[in-house]
Amino acid sequence: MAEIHLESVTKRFGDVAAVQDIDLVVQDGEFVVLLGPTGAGKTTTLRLIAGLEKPTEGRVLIGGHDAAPRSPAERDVAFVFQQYSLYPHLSVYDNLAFPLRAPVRRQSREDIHKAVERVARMLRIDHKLENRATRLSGGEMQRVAIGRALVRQPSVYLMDEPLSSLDAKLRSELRLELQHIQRDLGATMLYVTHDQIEAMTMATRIGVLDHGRLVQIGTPREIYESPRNTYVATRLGMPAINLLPAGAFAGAAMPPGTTLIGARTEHIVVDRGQGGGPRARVEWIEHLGDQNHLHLVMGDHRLVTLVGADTNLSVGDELQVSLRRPLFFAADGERIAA
Ligand SMILES: Nc1ncnc2c1ncn2[C@@H]1O[C@H](COP(=O)(O)OP(=O)(O)OP(=O)(O)O)[C@@H](O)[C@H]1O
Repeated sequence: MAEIHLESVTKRFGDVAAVQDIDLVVQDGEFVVLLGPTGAGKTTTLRLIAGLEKPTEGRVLIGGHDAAPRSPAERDVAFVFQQYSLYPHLSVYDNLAFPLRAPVRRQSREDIHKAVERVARMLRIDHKLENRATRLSGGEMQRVAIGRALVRQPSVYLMDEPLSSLDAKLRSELRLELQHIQRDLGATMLYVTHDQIEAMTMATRIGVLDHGRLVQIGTPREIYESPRNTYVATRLGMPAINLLPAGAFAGAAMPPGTTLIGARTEHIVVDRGQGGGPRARVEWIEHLGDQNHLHLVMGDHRLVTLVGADTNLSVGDELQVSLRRPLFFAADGERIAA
């Protein structure tokens, strides 16, 4: 496996800067997830590494070597796309074996067989090896597409929302499997998603993209607990972080320059007390099974927090709201350390 290094990389399409001055190192064996909304530049970043696009400025290095002179095939990367791209006329076995049969690889039939069986077992498609690729469910096809990347041992794996076309149950199963596989193989993985659960659960580090810029990179915990600005803060957390004007908590201690308070569930304490804090009314309780989303109206503001499934609160109840170590942001959206 190899390290990926983006050195001041910019990619422009006409007037659009899809990627802007990105510096990023994905270390050997690391699982980095790029998180960002549609149009943030995630796919373009992967395509630049794969050699499917050329940087307008900057350099891509793979394994310490400038990748520019190398064609996509020579870069030795495995790319899994959002939509499975299988050979429909081939069996699952042949689809999986395909990347190993390139003449340059000179692999024996026996080695190919072993590798295909191993990956098929890993992805639990070993009972479908003789099926035509078209005779599979969407989830099985995507497993084959992932298997085709895993069957060989490239320098790096690039995955572009590989689970987004799957249903929730399969997505959570494959999320776990991909994590185990990545660890077992010691693979260098750059994985793109806009799904915060995938990012939180799988990443060694998360890179947050906004309009082509890498706004922050850090462990899931760093990104969640110490977001650099409100944009990063709103990427992670369910329910989403509440951003309230500082005035809503007049009298509470906050650092100078605070304009917005960021309150996640764990920062919010609600009770039926009659203390001096701001009061809120329960507007709506959203039942999610094991817990409830509590929607509150506090003066002109709304906030959402979590309460247990066994809550005895009802719509219309009046509560006192207080904060416990929330996040603070300045007028430009940057976080201010408490
Ligand atoms: N070949 C292209 N020609 C022109 N503009 C492009 C091209 N490829 C991407 N873009 C633009 O670059 C920006 C980033 O696109 P990119 O596909 O990298 O975003 P993304 O974060 O992967 O989005 P999504 O989550 O929707 O896949 C967008 O504004 C997009 O329209």
